[in-house]
Amino acid sequence: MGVVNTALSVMAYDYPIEKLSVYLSDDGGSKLTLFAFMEAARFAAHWLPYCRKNKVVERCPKAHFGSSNPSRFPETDQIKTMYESMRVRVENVIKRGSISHDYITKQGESEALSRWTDGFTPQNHPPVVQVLLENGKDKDVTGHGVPNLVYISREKSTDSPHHFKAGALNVLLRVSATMTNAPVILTLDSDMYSNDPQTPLRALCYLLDPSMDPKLGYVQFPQVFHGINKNDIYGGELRHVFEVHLPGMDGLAGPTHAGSGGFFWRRVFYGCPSETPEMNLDQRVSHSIKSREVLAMAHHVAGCKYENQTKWSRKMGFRYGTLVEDVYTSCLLQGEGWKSIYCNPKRPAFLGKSPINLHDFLNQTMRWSVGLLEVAFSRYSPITFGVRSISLLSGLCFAHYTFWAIWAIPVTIYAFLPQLALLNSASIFPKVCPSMHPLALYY
Ligand SMILES: O=c1ccn([C@@H]2O[C@H](COP(=O)(O)OP(=O)(O)O[C@H]3O[C@H](CO)[C@@H](O)[C@H](O)[C@H]3O)[C@@H](O)[C@H]2O)c(=O)[nH]1
Ligand SMILES: [Mn+2]
Repeated sequence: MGVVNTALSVMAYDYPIEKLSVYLSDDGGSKLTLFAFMEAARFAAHWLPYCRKNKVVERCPKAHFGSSNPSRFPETDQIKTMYESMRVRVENVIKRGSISHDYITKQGESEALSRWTDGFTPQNHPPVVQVLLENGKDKDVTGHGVPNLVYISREKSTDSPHHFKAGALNVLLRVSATMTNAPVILTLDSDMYSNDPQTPLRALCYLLDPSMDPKLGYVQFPQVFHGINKNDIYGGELRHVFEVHLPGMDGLAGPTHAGSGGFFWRRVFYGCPSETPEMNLDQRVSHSIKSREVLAMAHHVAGCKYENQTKWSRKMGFRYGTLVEDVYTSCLLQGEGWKSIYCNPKRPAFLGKSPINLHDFLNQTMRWSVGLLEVAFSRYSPITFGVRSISLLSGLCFAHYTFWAIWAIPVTIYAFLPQLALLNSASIFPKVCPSMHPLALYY
């Protein structure tokens, strides 16, 4: 249900509905996720007008109904009942692992779910692109339009590398280009949701400001986490990153992308600022996104062999070769001349989850450490390539991240050595004599 809430929170943005499209990438390739999104599409027809009419601030249904100080409007109980029955249906299906026939109400739905044949596994399956809501055709319960909602499960094959999240993001970039090709893209993780319906307008204030540097490529919002342990013993809030490092980088060429909460000009993924023409803001794809040719093209670009012998990942899209595609890609984008801006409004734009138990924390730390070291020792290491292509200071900022894992060595020594020295009555620091005052101050 988490990702359903993520999608609903951004579908309900205060933004012209005909310009808004939500693309969901399901790397697990599960028909249960598609089913959850069929339910979400039905619920959106009630949820979007409810939010619009009542100017709801919390547009993530779970946060809205679960708030300790919930706002109440005449329809609140009715919408809450609908949300709860959707939740129960989705959770029942997940518990059972199969979708009972009573839950399928539309003809197209069983057809879409029939794509999960016997040989369909998360590691080996054809691409699935399913349009769940189409702007201009589907309407909410008040007759008002709805944003496009598209489910994508890219093709997977055991003999083609999938490149983790970067691979998924590149498929999203291409499928959205064939269907709607909007000039601005927001990346959002499935464990985050929008906490402020005005966020796109905030980002556009920067992206469309004519006084801004034309090389401005993206606006990054911080990740703010909710539901963290009271004392945050694992440091999951990452305050040093979002309150110190990123504002600091903002004074240079701009912050790194944080994987989620970044509004990008689509053109940054097609080359350096001088190579890519300004986006035509009125650019629209004229065909229906459900038309046979558009769907055929969307399936084609979601194929796992599509990128072979193309510039994808080398010159285009998110870059492969590391588990931390966000730091790597943004370092290379800045190397191409793109700039970024940090936007940290008082009301967090996005709220997300961070590990709250040792197992998840170690898992994430391991993944980040390996990913960052992959960048640190790559051909495009910020310490060699970054300092030359961006600037000395920006390169060092990226290097600070990429060598992050190595900090574990001095920190561990510092955690144990003084105590061991005390227990053994050994002295580890030199005795201070008057001539060593500056050194003593340093210690
Ligand atoms: O093979 C993969 C792996 C992950 N994801 C998605 O990537 C997102 C982030 O994954 P998560 O498990 O939440 O990882 P975190 O460690 O919490 O992610 C942080 O670190 C990642 C690597 O730097 C960034 O991409 C994320 O945005 C950032 O929140 C989720 O939406 C996943 O669905 C994929 O689509 N395919
Ligand atoms: Mn996460």
